[in-house]
Amino acid sequence: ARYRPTQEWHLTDFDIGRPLGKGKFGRVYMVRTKCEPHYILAMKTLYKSEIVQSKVEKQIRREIEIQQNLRHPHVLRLYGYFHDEKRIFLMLEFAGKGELYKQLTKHGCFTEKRSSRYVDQMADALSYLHSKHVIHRDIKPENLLLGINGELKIGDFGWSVHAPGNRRKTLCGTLDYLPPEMVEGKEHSEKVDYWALGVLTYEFICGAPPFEDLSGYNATYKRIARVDLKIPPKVSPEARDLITKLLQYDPEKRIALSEVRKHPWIIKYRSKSG
Ligand SMILES: COc1ccc(C(=O)Nc2ccccc2)cc1NC(=O)CCSCc1cnc2[nH]ccc2c1
Repeated sequence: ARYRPTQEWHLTDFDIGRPLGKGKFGRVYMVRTKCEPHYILAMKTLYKSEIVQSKVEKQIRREIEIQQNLRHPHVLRLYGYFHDEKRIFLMLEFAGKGELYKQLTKHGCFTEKRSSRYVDQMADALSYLHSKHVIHRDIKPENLLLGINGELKIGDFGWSVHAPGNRRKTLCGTLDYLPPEMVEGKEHSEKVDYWALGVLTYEFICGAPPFEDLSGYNATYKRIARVDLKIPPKVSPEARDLITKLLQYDPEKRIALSEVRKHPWIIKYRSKSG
């Protein structure tokens, strides 16, 4: 049976805490329910005026529909939403250890053990999303959060679509994570997330994405289209093997997520507590 919120929420139900960040469409605050039990949430405020202007109201309705049915330990929850005359409020799970990219920036890069555990959790989350015919399409450190026990949570869904999609993604953001078939504007499938997982694995270990070319957009474009992959010697043979199997030009040749989770580099570091 569909989960039906037992009550309609309003802004007056919450104490507003510290700001958590500014998204493309609005602000996010840490909030707490006024009544017992005190739930801590992240409240994202979207301005209707901006949503209408950027013609994303259909997208956000579809997103909310999709996301209210998603439940997975490594996928940030959307508990519900409500609106007033000017704004839409998304009630999101609060990730206690914040944004993963801030940790990556602080440490420069992660150990192979930490990287391996994140990749395992990502593969688990992506398998779940794909089983619901959701392609994320925007896997990158900036969209990942960390729960209170350091567990990874895919945090943002600004661009997820129902498979198969080939709606042109406005290439406003970085190219670094896009696979050849997307930079070439071809039809793409959930295999785009396999490629992005390969880019993410490389970036966790090396501290920068594999096809980054600071001389600009076109240089990165060329390196992706040619799969111009140079893996530094510091990367272990097992990690190198997995990265190479994910960063395959032909989407059909990319290693399946179920195989990723059985790969020696993942098994080697899986926490004893399962
Ligand atoms: C399920 O998640 C989401 C679902 C939908 C949308 C969204 O905006 N959709 C959209 C908007 C407009 C047009 C079309 C679509 C965003 C998110 N998620 C986030 O925005 C993550 C960061 S906010 C949460 C959060 C939690 N925990 C933290 N801990 C520290 C910071 C922090 C920040």
